[in-house]
Amino acid sequence: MAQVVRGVIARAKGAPVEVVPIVVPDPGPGEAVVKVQACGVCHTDLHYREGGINDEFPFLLGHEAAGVVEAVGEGVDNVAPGDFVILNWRAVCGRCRSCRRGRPQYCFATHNAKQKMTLEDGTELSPALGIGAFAEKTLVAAGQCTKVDPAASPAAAGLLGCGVMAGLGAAINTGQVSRGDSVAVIGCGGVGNAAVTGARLAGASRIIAVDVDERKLVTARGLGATHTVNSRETDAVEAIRELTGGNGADVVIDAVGRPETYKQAFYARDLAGTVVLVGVPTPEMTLELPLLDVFGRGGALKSSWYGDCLPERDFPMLIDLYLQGRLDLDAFVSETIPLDGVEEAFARMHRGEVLRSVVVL
Ligand SMILES: NC(=O)c1ccc[n+]([C@@H]2O[C@H](COP(=O)([O-])OP(=O)(O)OC[C@H]3O[C@@H](n4cnc5c(N)ncnc54)[C@H](O)[C@@H]3O)[C@@H](O)[C@H]2O)c1
Ligand SMILES: [Zn+2]
Ligand SMILES: [Zn+2]
Repeated sequence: MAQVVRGVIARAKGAPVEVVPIVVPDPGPGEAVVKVQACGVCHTDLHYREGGINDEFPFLLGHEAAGVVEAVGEGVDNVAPGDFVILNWRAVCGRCRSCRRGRPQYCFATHNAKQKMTLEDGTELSPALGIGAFAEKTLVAAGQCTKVDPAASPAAAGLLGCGVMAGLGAAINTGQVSRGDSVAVIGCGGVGNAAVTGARLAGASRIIAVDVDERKLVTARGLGATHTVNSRETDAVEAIRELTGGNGADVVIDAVGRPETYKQAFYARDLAGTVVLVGVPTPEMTLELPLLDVFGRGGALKSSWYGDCLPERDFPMLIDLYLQGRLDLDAFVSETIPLDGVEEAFARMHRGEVLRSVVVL
């Protein structure tokens, strides 16, 4: 029987979010209903609310979540009711060219749940990344559920569902940071500070955190940054070059996603270094670079979707590190809030006061 629960929606582009009753159908074939326990507020939710990267409304927000599987549909064998799971962005096919190459973020046949959650009047909802987890329960494709150790706190585990995984993976998977590398991270919000953490886990010798907000730099130091640069006061490119013997960093991660920060990343890297773009630009942004400078620098220019993660490999491994005290996920939880606190959490994020506000149910 379909059930009615509370969920957080944006009715139209730019409208403040509202908590409303939503209808969650029983899981169909290949689907699961998950009782959400925690869901972090990511900057991408704000992009969605503002209609910056999507145009389907009403929009059910929230996509950085952990919870317990309540029910599964026909043919589901990867999870069962009672399992503690982290939700991931994509149920991938596992068979296409991208999947076979180990790049499921680019799967040609990803899918969300086929059925739709709705408002009580039957209006279909667009759930963020097919997740829509600012809700007491949500319907997802079973392939979006990855079982992890239930000893982890839901607020911490949920962070691996988006921002923290995106940042950790930008350093470890996409940037391939190696022992002894110098790494610079531009923009140290939830995602950037996770990249700082990833660089530390990978054994980087120098980790240079760059932000315009001193508070974020203090957090970065606590997470393993060896140097910090306030780019409101200091030229970031010069500072990074100076801190890397004049060469530039081996890996520079742009966790802001604006033309000016990307240019800083481009020029602050070693000639053979790697730039990783993980911040999400808006459609009107364009980039101008002298083509000769692109030619003259041999390294790689990469973008990182979801930290190039493989959920079944990375989520349980990172939860293990967390439970062993080697990965401080709790440091990213600035506050826990109720479902009706999302709009205020957006304002706090906008003012730079939090790394992550996490809705806990
Ligand atoms: N690629 C992915 O898979 C992925 C996943 C999640 C989020 N994101 C994106 O990552 C970006 C960061 O997300 P977040 O949740 O960490 O956001 P956030 O708002 O918490 O952090 C952004 C940080 O950038 C800093 N900043 C802003 N302008 C700057 C500048 N010019 N120079 C240096 N620092 C600057 C801010 O002070 C803040 O600390 C967003 O664009 C988000 O959409 C990408
Ligand atoms: Zn996100
Ligand atoms: Zn595929």
